[in-house]
Amino acid sequence: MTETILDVRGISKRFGGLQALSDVGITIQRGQVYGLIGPNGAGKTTFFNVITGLYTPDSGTFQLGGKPYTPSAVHEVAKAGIARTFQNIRLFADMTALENVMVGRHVRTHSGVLGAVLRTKSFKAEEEAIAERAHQLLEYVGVGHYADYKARTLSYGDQRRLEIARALATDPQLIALDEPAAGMNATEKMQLRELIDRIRNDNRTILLIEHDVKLVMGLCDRVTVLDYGKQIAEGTPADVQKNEKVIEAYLGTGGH
Ligand SMILES: Nc1ncnc2c1ncn2[C@@H]1O[C@H](COP(=O)(O)OP(=O)(O)OP(=O)(O)O)[C@@H](O)[C@H]1O
Repeated sequence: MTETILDVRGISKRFGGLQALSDVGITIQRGQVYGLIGPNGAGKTTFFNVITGLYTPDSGTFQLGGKPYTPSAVHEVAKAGIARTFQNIRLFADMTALENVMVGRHVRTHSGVLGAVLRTKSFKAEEEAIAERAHQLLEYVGVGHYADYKARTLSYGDQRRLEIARALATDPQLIALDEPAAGMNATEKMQLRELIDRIRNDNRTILLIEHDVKLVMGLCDRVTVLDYGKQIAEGTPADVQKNEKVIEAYLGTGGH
């Protein structure tokens, strides 16, 4: 049985004279890895930023987990159930790997500021539970042995895994990964692919922007292709790869 996690329709976004997105829509089912690809400047990041509350669209409607949803502030989006990573890694560089994941988890905690100040019993119990869950997530993404290392001392590949752990810590309905393979070598990419597969097999749902077309085609259940802000194709990787507009966008126009 299919269950729609994200249903986004009619998104348009203009920056001055530039129509960055024109009437773009996607539907993602639970357990899917959904890919968003397109040449440079096609509007992928803008679309991501609209869904995750960084940009306000000029038009469009959103449903998350069957409920209408308005992506406003980033924190609200995390609460509603979308977690994201960034093209340029955004970790707390001087906090440990464990602390970075614990921060993600705090979106779902209850004790509040007063509990933290008074260090109430329930606050301490909650902190312990958060730390334990954070440890599990570090193991899950494969950086458990770096729990006490500062985030900035980890390799690129490991920092990206750490970002994924932090995103998972919010217990999201949807995880949005913005170019997770950027700057990775072949081995790291292979490990990333295994990790994304594992996350999917654990019944999570993933939206992926990625420049590495091979990775996208190998991983995704469905793919949308943007070009100059327009959705030129949507379907399975096999269908999209054969689409003439897609071939032209990637090869024909030479260099945009
Ligand atoms: N905040 C902004 N203000 C003005 N123009 C913007 C802004 N963000 C994006 N754009 C423009 O919108 C268009 C789409 O950019 P976007 O970054 O979404 O593309 P992209 O597909 O993610 O590209 P890339 O693959 O290079 O990251 C580009 O022409 C870009 O210059």
